[in-house]
Amino acid sequence: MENLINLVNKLQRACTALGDFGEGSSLPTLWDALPTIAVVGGQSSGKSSVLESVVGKDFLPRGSGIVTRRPLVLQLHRLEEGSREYAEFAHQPKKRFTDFGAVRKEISDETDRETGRSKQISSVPIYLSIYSPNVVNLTLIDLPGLTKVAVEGQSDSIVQDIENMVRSYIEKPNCIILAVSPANQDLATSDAIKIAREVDPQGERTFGVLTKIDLMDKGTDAVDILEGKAYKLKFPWIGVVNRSQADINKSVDMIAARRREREYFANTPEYRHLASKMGSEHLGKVLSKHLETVIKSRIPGLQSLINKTIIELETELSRLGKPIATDAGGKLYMIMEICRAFDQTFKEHLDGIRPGGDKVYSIFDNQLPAALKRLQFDKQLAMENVRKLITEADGYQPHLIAPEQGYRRLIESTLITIKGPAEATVDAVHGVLKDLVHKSINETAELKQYPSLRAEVMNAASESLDKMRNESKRATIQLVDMECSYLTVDFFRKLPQDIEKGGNPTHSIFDRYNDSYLRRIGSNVLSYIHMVVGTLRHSIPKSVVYCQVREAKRSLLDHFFTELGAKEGKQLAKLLDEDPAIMQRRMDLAKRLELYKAAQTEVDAVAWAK
Ligand SMILES: Nc1nc2c(ncn2[C@@H]2O[C@H](COP(=O)(O)OP(=O)(O)OP(=O)(O)O)[C@@H](O)[C@H]2O)c(=O)[nH]1
Repeated sequence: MENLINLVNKLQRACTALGDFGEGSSLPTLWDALPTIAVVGGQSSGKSSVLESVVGKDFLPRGSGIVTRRPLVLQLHRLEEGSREYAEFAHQPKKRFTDFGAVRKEISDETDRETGRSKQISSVPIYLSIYSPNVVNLTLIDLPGLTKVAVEGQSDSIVQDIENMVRSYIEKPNCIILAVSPANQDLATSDAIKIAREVDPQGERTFGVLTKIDLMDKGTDAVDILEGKAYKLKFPWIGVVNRSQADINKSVDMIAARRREREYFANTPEYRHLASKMGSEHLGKVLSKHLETVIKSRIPGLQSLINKTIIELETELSRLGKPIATDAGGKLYMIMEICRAFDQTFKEHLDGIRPGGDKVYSIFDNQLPAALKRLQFDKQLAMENVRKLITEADGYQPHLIAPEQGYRRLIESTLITIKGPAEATVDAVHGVLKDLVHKSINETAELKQYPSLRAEVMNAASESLDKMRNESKRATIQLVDMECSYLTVDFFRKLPQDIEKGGNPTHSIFDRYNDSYLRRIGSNVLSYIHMVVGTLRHSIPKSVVYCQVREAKRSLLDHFFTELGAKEGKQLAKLLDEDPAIMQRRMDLAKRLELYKAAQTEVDAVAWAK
């Protein structure tokens, strides 16, 4: 059974060490899922005294007015008989306190560090662990006392602030409420009972503790309450007699105080029959037992909460990506990895694993042929144009046999118009590649993390694509120029000659410009052009793929990588300038994940042992 409270103690310690204080943050909290016991009551009702009695040690700051000004999370760890007792604060993890007077001073100093020396309060808890053979395993939270009026030096809101702080602790369903009320005041006015009823109307998690029984007016007693006849709660009330202020001043030690308390209940006739169920030692045992029962019932829920949260944390962490390496080599490697991931995505688009690459083929299959068709060569080779170019080419000396020069000019001037569709094809493919770069950048999750790297990769890829476009234009235009610069001799040799067709070779010079002659020249040129266009329709896509698509797949970021190699650590760090909020979030998540994983191991071990 002890295991169970030990487990919760361990988990709470891990929570404290890893920054899970259960406060409202965007991270999941394990702390809130763990059962705790909070001590509430009016100011000077005896809360700290009850705590000290349960611990059996004198270690809490004392005085009149508001003393407890920050929540004190007190973990009690039982040691073997004969072990030396000591205390440790979470804010001074390496320091062991064996002098409990020094513990008291540190609580007081640590309170002041947070609130200043004013009488203000703070909701930031102080975490204290006490290891002793004289304690039971328990975690208790001492809270500032509820009050009705602000004293000098306090803001008017303090009354409400304290109430809100107390409520924030005790409203959690896992909180067991130790409601401390002084017996020398009317219970009907007890702040502790009032606020406990508010958050736990059925009294399922409220333990009533009656202090200052020894200070009740003569002739009055608390028997009705302690016997459960008045102010009945689900669990029986427990009466305690703590040290009076005079005892404290005289430094009456706790062992003596406990003995006196035992004697008080055993020897006071009204309470003698209740003696075995009264006193701080009994209170400690009851709480410990109750806590065990609660923890036992919560273990299955705790396990599923832990498992679920681990999945959630891991999912978010993987969404945020890996943390940035600290050294230059690690950074360079990381950038290269990210770039490679982008490059891979880009290739997948072109290779059909992802969509978009088919648009390139559509340009070759639809756009280019349509553009070539639109050139309307027959209009360019209309008779008038043929006549104009032939006569211009002949100059002062009309051609004798065949209009060689005229043919050349006609062919050249027609072929030159193919440059337009050729260039448009290059530009259209460039547009598709640019789109795919954009898409791939958006689809590379790692690039989302680093806006500067994303911009640089985008620029580098765009620059490369621009260069490839220029090279592709040069090569494609060259294809057209090549067609212009050398005509296929065979084609013309195979053309039927006038004479073979029964024409009259003795035409006069002027007959050589007649309509049917020119029309034939036009039609010869047109069929030659068609033959060339047929070739270019295939060679332009080949050139474009060679210069742009294939090159983009091979070396889109080559230049960027070369530049990257020359960069220093600082420049690389600039590229990985992740949003600081994300860095922080990743660190927080990792810490919380560590906590939950440790908790999983601990809880599973106890669950198996049960
Ligand atoms: N005689 C007697 N005095 C008690 C008893 N319980 C507490 N006192 C005295 O009441 C005063 C207040 O007790 P604390 O334990 O400091 O009360 P508290 O509720 O912790 O006070 P704050 O933290 O300031 O709200 C101290 O002087 C105690 O000695 C008791 O059972 N009998």
